[in-house]
Amino acid sequence: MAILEFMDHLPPSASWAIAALFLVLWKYLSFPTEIPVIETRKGAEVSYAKAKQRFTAGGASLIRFTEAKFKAFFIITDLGERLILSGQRYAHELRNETRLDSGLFLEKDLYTTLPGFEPFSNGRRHGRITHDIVARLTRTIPAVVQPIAEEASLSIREVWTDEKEWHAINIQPSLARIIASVAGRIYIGEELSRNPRWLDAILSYTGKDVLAIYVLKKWPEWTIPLVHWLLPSCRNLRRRQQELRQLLLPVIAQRREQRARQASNKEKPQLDILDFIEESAHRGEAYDPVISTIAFFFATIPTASDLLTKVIFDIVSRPDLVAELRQEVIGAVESHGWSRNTIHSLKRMDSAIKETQRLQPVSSILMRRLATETFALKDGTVIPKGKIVGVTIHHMWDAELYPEPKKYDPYRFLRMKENPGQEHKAHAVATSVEHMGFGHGNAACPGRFFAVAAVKVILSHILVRYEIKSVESEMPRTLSAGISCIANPMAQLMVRRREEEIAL
Ligand code: HEM
Repeated sequence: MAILEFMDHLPPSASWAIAALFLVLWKYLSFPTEIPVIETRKGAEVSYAKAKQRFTAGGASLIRFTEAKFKAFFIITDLGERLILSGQRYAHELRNETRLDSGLFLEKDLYTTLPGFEPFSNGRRHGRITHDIVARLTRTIPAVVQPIAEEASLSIREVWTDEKEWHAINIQPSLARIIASVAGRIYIGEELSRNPRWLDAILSYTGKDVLAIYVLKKWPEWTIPLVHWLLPSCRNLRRRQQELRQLLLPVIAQRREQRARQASNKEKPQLDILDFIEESAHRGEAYDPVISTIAFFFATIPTASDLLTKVIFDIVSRPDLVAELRQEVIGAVESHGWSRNTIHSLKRMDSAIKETQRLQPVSSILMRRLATETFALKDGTVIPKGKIVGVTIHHMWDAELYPEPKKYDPYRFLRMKENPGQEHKAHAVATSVEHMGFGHGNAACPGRFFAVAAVKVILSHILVRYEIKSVESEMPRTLSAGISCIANPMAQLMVRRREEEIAL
């Protein structure tokens, strides 16, 4: 206030000079000079509104182009400011950096402290608890392959039908529905996971309702604590969460009674996510079982349906590949039924999944974290406290790492498994600097083991039970927005039921 009064008494030219000095100082203080700042505003644009729109349309190429010049740079993306670091140079160094926090990144980026938005934290608001729970989920995989297969079989039949004539389906939403059922069976039990009201609500919440985040992004940060109460998309999100709460709470209450009974009868039931959340939380941290449960669906449905859609689009126009993958499934199921060994035996499929993820990861910036303190990297690059850091994945398309990098080569990773020293990196669930499809380091996706197992079982059913082909007037298979690249929910494929060689 005093400064403004003081400036009132200065001649206009002096006021302008002081204002300009403040601007320069602000820029200097908020971005350390070592790291270049890429200006995305054009001409006389004062705000970043138009620059953000341009970033949504062409941000991924801009980042790639800029990375060729600078290994670290600040840029305003459609989702806000980011400190972009070149993956090839920094991913290894940053992988276990404790001064970079993925939970705080989600809190800032996905508004996970606002009511309605909490589950977008991937469960990270409970810190390591999430990792403990997902680790327990991973340990149950051998026991749940059979239930995954049963649920996949049921839900695929429901969604893709037994129709023997060719018919068009919207592939991504149909797979999201199948994954919601499969994950639901394993996470919360079949009673609720087959309830159509639950399915509709969880698919909306993790699908179209999420767009509330992008609506909020258009508002200046300081207005968000108020506008989120008023915007229809945010109100809808809160309502949907309430609906999910009403459906989940009775199941949680029933579950508590059931487990108490089973404990007194010394029974050992197959535990699920509801049990794991309950047990982890009893170790001390305050928690909301509904938000934690929904968080697991949010982490699973959009991501796994996106990956599976991209895989199917990649294989559909290659009949030989489809036939080979189908044969692999038949051989594996004949030998092992539905078991952990079946999942391990699907080596060609494993390679094809990894190749799709190499070419079409969910985002071209991963390892997104918020710096909790200012610190310097080995080469002296200073990461300032409070900034959001993201690491590029463009080296996954680099000829030095992958010959003919743009080519979809489904058996690339199968061959890599034969190279001594490389085999551990070649599995779909492996993370490395060279393949960051599931992120890399201490905050890499802990759910990848379950996700890959579920994707393999669902794809196996699809291959053996259906023929698939492209539609005539094809839509773009993916949609790009800024740094994200997702399967187009409007894109279609033709499917028809075939006579399966083996009962699944
Ligand atoms: C195909 C399916 C999936 C894909 C493609 C995927 C992808 C990812 C990626 C790329 C990250 C790291 C983000 C970054 O580095 O910026 C991540 C983090 C995470 N994922 Fe997944 N995910 C999948 C399935 C799952 C499932 C099934 C679960 C849980 C059951 C899960 C739980 C998580 C959690 C909790 C994190 C945050 C880890 C942390 O911040 O410490 N994900 N996921």
